Parts: sequence; structure tokens; C-alpha cells
Amino acid sequence: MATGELSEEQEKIASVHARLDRERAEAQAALDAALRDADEQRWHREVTVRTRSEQLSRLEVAEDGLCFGRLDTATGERAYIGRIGLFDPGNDCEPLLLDWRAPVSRPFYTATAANPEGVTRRRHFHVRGRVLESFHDDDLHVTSETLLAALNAPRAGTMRDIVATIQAEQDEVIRLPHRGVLVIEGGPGTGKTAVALHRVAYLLYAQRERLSRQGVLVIGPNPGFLRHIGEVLPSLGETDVVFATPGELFPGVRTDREDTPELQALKGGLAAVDLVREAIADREELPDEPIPVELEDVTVPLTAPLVEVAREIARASGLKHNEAGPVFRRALVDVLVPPALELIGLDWPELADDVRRELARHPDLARAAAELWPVLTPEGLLADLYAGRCSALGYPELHRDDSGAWTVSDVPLLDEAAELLGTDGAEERRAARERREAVEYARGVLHVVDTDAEMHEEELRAVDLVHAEWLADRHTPADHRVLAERAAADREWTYGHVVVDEAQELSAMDWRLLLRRSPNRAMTVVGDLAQRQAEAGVRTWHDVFDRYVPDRWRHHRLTVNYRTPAEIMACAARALAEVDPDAVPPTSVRTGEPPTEVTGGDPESFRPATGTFAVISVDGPLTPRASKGLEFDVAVVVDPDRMTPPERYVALTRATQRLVILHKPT
Ligand SMILES: Nc1ncnc2c1ncn2[C@@H]1O[C@H](COP(=O)(O)OP(=O)(O)OP(=O)(O)O)[C@@H](O)[C@H]1O
Repeated sequence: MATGELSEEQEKIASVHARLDRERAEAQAALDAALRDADEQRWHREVTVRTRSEQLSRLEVAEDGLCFGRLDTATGERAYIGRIGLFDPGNDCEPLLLDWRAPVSRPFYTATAANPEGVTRRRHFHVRGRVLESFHDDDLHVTSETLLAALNAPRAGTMRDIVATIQAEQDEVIRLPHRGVLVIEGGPGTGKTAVALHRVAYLLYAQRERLSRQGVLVIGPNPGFLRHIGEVLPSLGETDVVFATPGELFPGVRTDREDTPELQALKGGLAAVDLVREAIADREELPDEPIPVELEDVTVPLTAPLVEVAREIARASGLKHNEAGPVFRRALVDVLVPPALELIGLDWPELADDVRRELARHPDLARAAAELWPVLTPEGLLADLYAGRCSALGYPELHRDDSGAWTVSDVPLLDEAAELLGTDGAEERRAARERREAVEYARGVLHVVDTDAEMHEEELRAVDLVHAEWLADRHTPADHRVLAERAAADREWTYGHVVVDEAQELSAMDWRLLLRRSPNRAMTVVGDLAQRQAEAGVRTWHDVFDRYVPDRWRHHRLTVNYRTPAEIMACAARALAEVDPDAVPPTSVRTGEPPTEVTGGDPESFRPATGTFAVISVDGPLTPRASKGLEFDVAVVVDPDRMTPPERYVALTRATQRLVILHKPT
């Protein structure tokens, strides 16, 4: 590495930083101006402030490792690759720095000696702050020095982005143009999570307009995992992403309580849809005793057979339970008219109309309708089911004392119930009323404007140009919450893209819920069937996706292990063979030290002076289940023989440097 060349490259890096500084100053000035501008309409100002703040934070996070590579091509071109794209306005907007996601940057990740894609040199920069310490050129076929340096470095508490070292097999998946469900499968440490997150960043770049309107949902198994991966996308400047665990997918509920494996299996199977249907049907009741409805002259008994006829009419309407409530009530009136006339003893058509009117307004009948066909909420329905109704339905095992203390497996059931119950229309009626009022108000405003000034007939008037509906829309305050907040609070929100990590753990009912959130079926699904710990989880990907996207799902396998050195992987491979004798373990890219096996002693004694550390044991502090997707420089696995084979496989593949197997003395 010649000194002259180093200072030439340093100059280049300084110039891209200078450009970044200028863009930041411009964005800051625009933000300050928007904040000062009191004349601008409030909603307009809020939008400008938000857009500028987002732009500013994107530019700020790009600072760290802004430019990490250079590509030279056979045609004599030279391009610098970085975290964002920067252009030179003084030079016809020539690119100064290419965004890593731009199509022209692709050969930086994919060129090989066998297929150089026109690349003659790939250069990696090692930058600290803004100072270029060194660089090296790789010869397009050996494992890059930069990759090994990144993999050998001690881990921070949270996952980092890998933009500077994405490998060719990973790049292919990150940019795959597939529009349906993409299943990425691979053993532990093959970079599935890293790839899925970089795919999100890539899609946000390639389809920004659509995805920033609809947002992206990323599902991870538990809050610890979400914390672990939570920094990757912000470090790439992306924020329109909602992160959630399966226990947070029903608005208003947030839980990490687990049912027993038996209950998870019962609630997770598709038969649970019928269970929810039965629970609703159970609330469309017949009276034990006839209910007296007192009319002016006679008292008519509302008997079970009459209610049954009304119930059949309501059910035959095909409407959801809550939406069919008014149908049931009208049917009750209809079925009561003939017995009422019989009791009165007269059968005049006009009298029938009077009786019908009286019944329709009758409080006894309204009360009876509300009891026999109540308006139900998903939470109320399931709480009543678990509190006792489950026994009569043949599921006594569902009973629990704290019926409203939701578990993760209740979440898709609540969502199913919301689907089957529908709304009672109150929300829609309120929205329609507010809109009517806004239009009325706008009409009034237009009327004032129209009559205020004296005008000639041929002159254009406000009402000729502006409709009341349009004016009302302009003044209805828009919802300015950030997308992530709006989406997370709305059960009917549909996302532009859904990513599911540790997907092997999700039940059939979880998938039903998630596919509702993704009507366009644009999903990236990441998992490893050999690591499945949940009883109700995925057995084969065909089971899940043949049902929903028979010809729009693709399976892609990653085979290289970037986390665990070969010696540790060889030990973990024995656990893998117990899970599935035919499974092929991933190939480690690094070698390291063999695992240490000891009997007795304090796990804490293995804690390294620096770097991350965990003790994984069925009794905690970190259980195999909670360790899913995480990694540590040093991992102590306590009594692996007490774990199930998939638990053991997960626990033994968490270490990046050193694995200690500690047997408790018997
Ligand atoms: N190209 C790469 N450059 C640098 N680091 C990488 C690269 N690919 C993966 N890694 C690192 O390898 C480690 C394992 O990656 P990741 O957690 O995504 O694997 P995984 O397949 O999701 O594992 P698991 O199945 O155990 O959840 C992470 O530290 C990740 O940053």
C-alpha cells in the first residue's frame, strides 16, 4: 500500500464527508426554517418538519463508515461504494458515492475470479472516524480479509450491519426480485437474520414510495431478540419499520406468557378456527324460559322455538356476528307478530303493522335481543370461554382462573375472533357522522363566501371552484403519528412487506394472522426447521405456504456459517444429527478453539475480560428458548443432556469464539 495512494484515497474520503456535511447543513437549515414558519398551515409544517428530521437522521447515521469500498472496471471507471448515495451538484450531479443498494454497486458483493463482472479491482477501506487507516485489494476469490476481521471482532451487545462485507450468496437473496413469499433457510449463524434485515433496507431503497406508505413489519421471537437486532436498520437509515413479537400482534395486548405445550398445540392448530366459531355460536343463545313481552293489550311469550327461527334467519344472512345483530332483532319482531295477533284475537293487516311498530320499539324485546345475541368483543368472548363456557363446549382444559391474562397463543385466537365477530358499526357510524358534519360546515363556509361579495353573474364564484366535500377533506386533520405507531395500533393495517424471523416457531394460527396483515403476500421468512422448539411450530414449509401461496413461494438455502468456528460447529453437529440424521450442518468460514468440557465449577469463572458472555441452561438465566437468534463471544452451556435435541442444538451454536460445556456433578 503506497503512501501516495493512501493519501489520495484519504482525500477522496474527506471529500465525500465534506459533501455529507453540506447536505446535513442544508437539511438542518430547511428544518429550522420550517420550525420558524408560523404562516404555514400546521399540518403542512408538521409534515415538512418530519420529512426533514428523517432526512437529517439518515444523513447523521451514514457518518460512521460512510465510504467502505471502491470498484474499478475494465472500462476504466472507478466508483466509490458507501452507506448512502452522494452526488456532486457542481459537476452535473456526477455520483461521488454510490449507495450500496444501487444496481451499479452490486459487483462489489458478487464479482468473483470465475465471474469478474467487468471488475478489475475491489478495494476495502479501513476507516476510523474520518481517517483512512489502511486499505486492501482482494483478488476476487479468497475469503476477504475484511470479512474475517469483522467475524473475529468481539461482538457488541447488539447486532451490527454487514454492508461492507455482504457475501455473494447473501447478496443474491438480499436483492432477489421475487414478489411472493421468500423462505430463507439455513443453519445457525448462516446470516439469515442479517440477510433478512438487509433485504428490508434494500426493498425500502428499491420500492421506497410504496413501502414507506404501508410500512414493513418485522417479527422476532422475543423482546430480547428484537433488542439484539433493533439497531441494524436504524444504522442503515431506515425507520419506517414496525418490530413486534408474536405476543404483540393484536392491538391492546402485549404478552410473553406461554401456555403449556399441550395448550399451545390445541390453540395453534387450524382446528382453533372452529373452536372460535363454536364459542361465538354458543353466545347466540335460546332462552331457558319464555321471555314475556308486554304489549298494550296482551303479553306475548318469546319462546325458545321462536328465538331459534330468528337465530336461523340472522345466521343465514351470512353477516359476521356483531353485524348480524340488527338482523336478529328485526327477525325477533317478525316472529312475534303472528302469536301477538293470535292473542289479541283479531287479524287485520293494519293491526299487524301497529304491532310490528310497537314490538320494534319495545324495551323488553331490545333487552332480550341484547342478551340472546350480545355485541361481543374478542377479549370478552375469549375471557368468558376460558372462565367457564369451555367445559360445556368440550374443552375443559382451556379453563383458567385469570381468564383475561393473555398468552402468546391467545393472540391469533383474539385476531380470529375479531375477524369472525366484525364490528357493531358504531365506529363506522361515528366516522360517517363526523364527515357529514365537516361537509355541512364547509357548505356553510362556502355559502358565506358566496354571498359576502357582490358579484357579476359571469364572474367565477367560490362554489364554482371548490366543492364542500373537497374543502371538508382539506380541513379534516390528517393522522400525523409516525407510520410505525399508526400501523401497530390498527388491527386492519396491511403492510407492504412482512419479515418473519425464527419462523419455524410459529403455529398455523400465527400464520393465518400474519397472512391477513400481508394481503399482497410480500414476505421474507427466515428460519431453520432443525432449531424448532415450539410444539405447534412449522414441520415443513409446504404445510404453511402451499395453502396460502401455492405458486408464489420460493425456498432459498444459505450454507455458510459466519458465527461459530468449525470446532464448535462439529460439536453442535452431533446435536443436529439427533434432531434430523439427514440434515447437513453449515460449513464454518473460520476455525478457532475446540469446546472446553468441564464437570462442576462456577460458570461465571469463564466470563471474558471483554466481549459478550452468556450462561445457557434449562433453568436460566438464559434458557435455550430465550437464546434463539442471539450470539455471544463466550457461551457456557450447562447440562446440555437435560435439554431436548433442538434446544441443545440452539444452545451449542451461540458462541462466536469460545464454547464451554459444563456438566453439573451428580
Ligand atoms: N457477510 C457478513 N459479514 C460480516 N458478518 C456477517 C456476515 N454474515 C453474517 N455475519 C454475522 O454472522 C453472525 C450470524 O448471523 P445471523 O445472526 O444473521 O445468523 P442466523 O442464520 O440468523 O443465525 P440463527 O439461526 O442462530 O439465528 C452475526 O454476527 C452476523 O452479523
